[in-house]
Amino acid sequence: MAPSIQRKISPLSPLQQYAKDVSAAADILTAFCIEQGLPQPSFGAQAPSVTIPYSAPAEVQDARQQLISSAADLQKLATEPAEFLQNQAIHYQHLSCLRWLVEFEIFKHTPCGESISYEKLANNAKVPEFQLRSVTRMAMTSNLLCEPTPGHVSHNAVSALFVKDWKQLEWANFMTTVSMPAAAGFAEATRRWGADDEQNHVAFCVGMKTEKWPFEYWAQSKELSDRFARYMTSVQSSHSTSLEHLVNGFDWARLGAGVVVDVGGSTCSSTIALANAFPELTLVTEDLPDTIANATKLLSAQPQSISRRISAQAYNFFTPQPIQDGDIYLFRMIMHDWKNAECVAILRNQLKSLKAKPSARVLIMDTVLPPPGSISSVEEAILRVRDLAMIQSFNSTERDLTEFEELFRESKDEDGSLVLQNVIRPAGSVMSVLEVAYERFGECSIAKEHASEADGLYVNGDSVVVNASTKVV
Ligand SMILES: C[S@@+](CC[C@H](N)C(=O)[O-])C[C@H]1O[C@@H](n2cnc3c(N)ncnc32)[C@H](O)[C@@H]1O
Repeated sequence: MAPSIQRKISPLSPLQQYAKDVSAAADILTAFCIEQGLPQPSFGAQAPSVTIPYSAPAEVQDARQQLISSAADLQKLATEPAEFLQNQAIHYQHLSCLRWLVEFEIFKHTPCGESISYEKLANNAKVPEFQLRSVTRMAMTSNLLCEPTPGHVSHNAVSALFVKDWKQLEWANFMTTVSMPAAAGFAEATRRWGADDEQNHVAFCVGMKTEKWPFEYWAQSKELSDRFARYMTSVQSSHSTSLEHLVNGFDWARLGAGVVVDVGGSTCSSTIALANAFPELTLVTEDLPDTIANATKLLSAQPQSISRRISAQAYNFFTPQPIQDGDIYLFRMIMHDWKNAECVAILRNQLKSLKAKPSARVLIMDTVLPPPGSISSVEEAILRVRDLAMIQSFNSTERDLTEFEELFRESKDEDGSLVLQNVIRPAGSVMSVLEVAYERFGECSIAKEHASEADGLYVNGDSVVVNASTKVV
């Protein structure tokens, strides 16, 4: 066979296929930006913090995800196995540079809209100039800060965010002073304690050099509990954990003038977001007393139209739920903090309320881990970061759907148990919303009725919806 014909019928090489996918996705994004009059994505200092809006049509969002994932795979494929470790060194140095830049407030000392010499910046920040130069130039290779003229530093779009948005800086600070040391202490924690049940036998304690387990650690003083609350607020500023996914991830309108109880709701961010979106709802935030004291203060700063519909009350979820007329008992980012036995105890404490009002539901919003390799490696890695963070802080893990269902089956009493009815992962969210009902033994499962209507995975708008008989998210 002539080589030219052979080439025509040969499948593309993996390198070519990934490159083709990248190119096709880049075409879609470029055309979208032209059509909408948006700037093209660029490394320019004036680039917006979000170029392709999260509200863009699903095919545009998909193209962006496809581009990120194919470009990452392409890079991995082109990198030789022998170069693997060399690249790992880049990762830890990028993070240590971020730590250094935050520690010495380099972002704040760098003026916005103009450049500054290394000498002046070093003087202002009171750091050795040669260290500043090395750290900054390394950070620039991760797209943080830039050097528009030799010897002068300036903000780029990424570093400018750390000045414009306190939440980004707070998150960077927490990541590099708490999450990073905890991750670094993981091997030592496993060597010392294995899967020991003690709450303070976790990597967090090794990394933070403390004998107090995380919640005890953050509750030690007002300063620390404020810091943790600020961190939670910062994390929620990321689109992937945005409260917008809570608002869009469930049919709240069907509750009408219903009552939503946000259990472990911290300082009312979720109830405030829901109160804004659904003016008929009445909401209660429950949490431990110190957090509720903070929540009450923050609530009083809300407009009356919101604050009058939200109450904050102290409740320990290891005791029976005191509210009996709730329509929804929401647990957002709670279950992943706890091992199965504790989750079962928390859920059992809600059963009396669910039995008192059979239409009431438990709503769990947490990461649902995908089967390995079933989604792009970049998306999967983002979910697995959350899984590891849970092990390192609480010796708990994120769960896959089978593990959640196991939890619900175990959360039973003498009359019935919890049954998963629906799972929705709103587009762009790292968490799914699981709707769970109490079902008396022998009763026909509503979940099974749903299963016959839509057998398996289907798409609801931009979100992946899975009925209870399906194991894919
Ligand atoms: C990871 S935060 C999640 C906060 C909130 N649900 C959200 O989505 O941002 C966990 C929350 O659980 C609360 N918590 C921990 N132990 C608790 C307990 N025994 N009873 C009630 N709340 C508790 C913490 O104070 C904290 O606000």
